[in-house]
Amino acid sequence: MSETKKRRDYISWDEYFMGVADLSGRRSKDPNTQVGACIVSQDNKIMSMGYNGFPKGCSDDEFPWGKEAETTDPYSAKYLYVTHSELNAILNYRGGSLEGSKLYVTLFPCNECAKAIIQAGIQTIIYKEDKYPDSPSVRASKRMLNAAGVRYYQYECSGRKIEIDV
Ligand SMILES: Nc1ccn([C@H]2C[C@H](O)[C@@H](COP(=O)(O)O)O2)c(=O)n1
Ligand SMILES: [Zn+2]
Repeated sequence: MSETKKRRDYISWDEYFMGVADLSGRRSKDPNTQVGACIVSQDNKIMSMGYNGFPKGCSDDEFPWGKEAETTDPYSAKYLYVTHSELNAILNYRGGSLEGSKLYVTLFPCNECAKAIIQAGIQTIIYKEDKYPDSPSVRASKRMLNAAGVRYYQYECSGRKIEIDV
């Protein structure tokens, strides 16, 4: 006989959206840090996604993926060229306004992304990791987010392993 009750072990909204952000980050070619972002409407519809990478036309094979610390030449490190996952998610959105939306992101937003997040009207940030909390970039980001009234909190890892076959 077939089951008539709904299944109980379905994933939560937070697991779903952070899972999508995480999956998006797996498209990143950055050898050191892969970041994924997923923007969600107030009624839990996915509006946009992004990951860190070089802009269109800037080849992943020609532009550098190294860190500045490993070289003294800033032009041969990734930082001047890479677009962050949050900014890509904002720019990938083609539907109009992101006012009141939520951002799921696997790494705490930097100051540049915070500016874009605030100006886009994103209201809430749910982040997974805060890898560089003492960096000027993250400190400035928090200062701006606090001033602008953008709410942020850390994703509570459920510990559930979500496997997908592709
Ligand atoms: N919120 C953030 C912070 C950083 N990124 C990107 C920028 C780089 O590709 C990478 C960080 O590299 P690392 O210094 O850890 O080697 O992550 C981002 O997309 N969003
Ligand atoms: Zn950023």
